Amino acid sequence: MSVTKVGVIGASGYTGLELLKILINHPKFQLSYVANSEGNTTLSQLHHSLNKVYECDVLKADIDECASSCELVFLALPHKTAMVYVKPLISKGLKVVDLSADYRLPQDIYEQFYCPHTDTENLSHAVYGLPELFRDELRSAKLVANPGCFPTSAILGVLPFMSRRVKNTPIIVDAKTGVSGAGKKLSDNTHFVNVNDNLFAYNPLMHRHAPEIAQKLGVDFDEVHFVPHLVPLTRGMISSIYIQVNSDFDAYEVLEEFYKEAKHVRVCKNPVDMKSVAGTNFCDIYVKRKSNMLFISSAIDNLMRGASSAAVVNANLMMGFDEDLGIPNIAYVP
Ligand SMILES: NC(=O)C1=CN([C@@H]2O[C@H](COP(=O)(O)OP(=O)(O)OC[C@H]3O[C@@H](n4cnc5c(N)ncnc54)[C@H](OP(=O)(O)O)[C@@H]3O)[C@@H](O)[C@H]2O)C=CC1
Ligand SMILES: CC(=O)N[C@@H](CCC(=O)OP(=O)(O)O)C(=O)O
Repeated sequence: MSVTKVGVIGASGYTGLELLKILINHPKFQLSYVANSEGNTTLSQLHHSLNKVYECDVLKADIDECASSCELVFLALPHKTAMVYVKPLISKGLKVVDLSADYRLPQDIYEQFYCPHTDTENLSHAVYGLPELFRDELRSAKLVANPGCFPTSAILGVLPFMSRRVKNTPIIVDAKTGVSGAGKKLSDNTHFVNVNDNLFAYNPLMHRHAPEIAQKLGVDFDEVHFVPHLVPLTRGMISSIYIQVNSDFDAYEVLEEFYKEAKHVRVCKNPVDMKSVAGTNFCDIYVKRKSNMLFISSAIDNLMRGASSAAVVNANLMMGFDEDLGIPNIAYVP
């Protein structure tokens, strides 16, 4: 059986580790290049959890070595760093799935919320990696901009109801995330003592994921009111979404009809929870209507559907494989 050689740059990070775990077991992707910023180590030294599971060298990231070792590469790198790698990798003919925010937004919006963009050429053809919106485009993409975790949970929740929403009314997204969403670097907010037994909002209404949600839903930034909260959990994310709708309809039926073919969205009859999606690519969605107010609850694993398993689904589509191939679907329950 022919295999596709793939690489992971950013293998020492949280999403990098999740990518490795999926790729080690993937039937058609062969892990052929594994790198971080310093290299000079092995996988088992880097991630003790992979000891006696899979071993390989971890190299200092290098464009030429990466290009000669694989056909497709996953970049699990910080914003701004990712585009420094994308530019030469694409010019050497590699396919790239970028987990950062560098290719998710038009240049003007990106520069308003992040930093100056240094690779506008590739920005123009990058495809936003949400199959529920762009499945056909993803099949022929050379560069995929993997969505942010909060936008994934919010967009999948709201999308089925966009045609029934009262125009120009607020889309309120009240979201909770586990701490792994912040990556492995230390910060005051993610310090154990600040997170443990605690709960707080951060960047209310001005978080960089608000424009991503607005742009992909095709609404104005001012219509999206997004407030993320940090909760004392390692992984998981729930978005509680409130929108006003105008016509009389059965919200559950709308959701079921919209996602009847979706492999990685589950429509739920009871309010969703984080644990039931932990370690999987599922997005679980619940909806409840009271008069013209709709409450939508959408749960994902931030490291999986919000990052790494979504990235492998996108790579499957780019390579013409079944999008479900090698994707974990049994949650870490209990
Ligand atoms: N965590 C999450 O839930 C989600 C994260 N993302 C995005 O995915 C990307 C990765 O996130 P995450 O895994 O959490 O981040 P981490 O901070 O956990 O890991 C970052 C990785 O990038 C590597 N790295 C940093 N700079 C360089 C460089 N110049 N050259 C090579 N490697 C470098 C680090 O290597 P080293 O160890 O050597 O420093 C490390 O492996 C980010 O853009 C993030 O925003 C997207 C959705 C969800
Ligand atoms: C807890 C926490 O800090 N979460 C991150 C979001 C997760 C993420 O990394 O998303 P991007 O891919 O867009 O960077 C944040 O709020 O910025």
